[in-house]
Amino acid sequence: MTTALLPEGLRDRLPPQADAAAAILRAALDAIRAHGYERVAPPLAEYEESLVGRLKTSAARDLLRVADPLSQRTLALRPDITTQVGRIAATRLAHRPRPLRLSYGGPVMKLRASQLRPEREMTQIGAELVGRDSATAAAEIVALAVEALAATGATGITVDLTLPDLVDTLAAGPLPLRPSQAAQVRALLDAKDAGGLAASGAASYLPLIEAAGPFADALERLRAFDTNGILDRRLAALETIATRLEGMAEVTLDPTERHGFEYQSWLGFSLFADGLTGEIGRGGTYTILHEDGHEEPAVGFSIYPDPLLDVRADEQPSRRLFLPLGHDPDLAARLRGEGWVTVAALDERCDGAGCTHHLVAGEVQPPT
Ligand SMILES: N[C@@H](Cc1c[nH]c[nH+]1)C(=O)O
Repeated sequence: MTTALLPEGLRDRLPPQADAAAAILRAALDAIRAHGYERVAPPLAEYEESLVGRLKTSAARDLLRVADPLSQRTLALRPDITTQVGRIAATRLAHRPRPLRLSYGGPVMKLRASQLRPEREMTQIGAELVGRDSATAAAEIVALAVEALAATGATGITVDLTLPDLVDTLAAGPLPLRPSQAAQVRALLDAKDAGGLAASGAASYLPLIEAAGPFADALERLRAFDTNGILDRRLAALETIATRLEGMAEVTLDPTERHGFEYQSWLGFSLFADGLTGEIGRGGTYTILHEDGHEEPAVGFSIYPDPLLDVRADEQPSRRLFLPLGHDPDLAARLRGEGWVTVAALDERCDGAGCTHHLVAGEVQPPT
């Protein structure tokens, strides 16, 4: 065992990726802040029980735990900042008027890596709009997610909309299912397994598999399926969102996609961008549980920008100006103010520091 080894799924970020990570975080948070979202910064670890159960229908999760000798209790490293924002909104900021707009950005830790994402530590950046989950609120959040993602340098953004509680809604209404059957139907729809659906006596759900794809067509098919209008309000809300995104992003609809949606209620969405495998962000509506038992609607998004790091790092042209021994510090400060990165001489030459320009007799000179 060498001391240079890091545990599986954990890694150092080196130059230039670490700088690109900071630039991405700043760009996304600035975009979010400009829309009135105030930053919160919850801690990296909390008591295990306060990380789970704050959001309605959130599943018990596998958490990375640590025994805290001080409190003699188990702490867990946060896998998702949204649950912490829910806690803050329901406790310390419970007195603040609604809607409450909050943002966050920082590292999160997963117990296990997934095949698509071998990292266990990743950066999560997001915004939560607490106190509303209307179509207008959802449209604000989805559009903000696209804007924040674009600010990080992502291009060719696609938003895939989904209805996470669709099967529950239909099963409680026009297409009844036994409770044991509902879970199976959800899984079969998730896998787009038409044969399995028919075999399990849920053929009435088959048209949902077809109602996926580019937004306008998929919505039409979903409308045709919804003969008794039980989905009316949701479909109208989806339309509001899609209209808001015109000219900003491609919109697709996959009403039965549930993967990665754990506590989201009527709306979920995934974000994709050109040149990146898998989703780069996700969001939706959900319900915050307050101490006194009352429930509060909310909507938000999270982006996980790490896959963009390499793309961004390659793009950053670094202009580095070598300042010789005895240079004028005021002039150097002024040049930094103009955007130069300066490297002050420790020796006669800029060996190894990658200088692209030199300051000679008070003048910036191109490389010789
Ligand atoms: N935090 C969620 C996305 C989300 C934010 N707000 C609502 N949903 C996730 O990472 O999957």
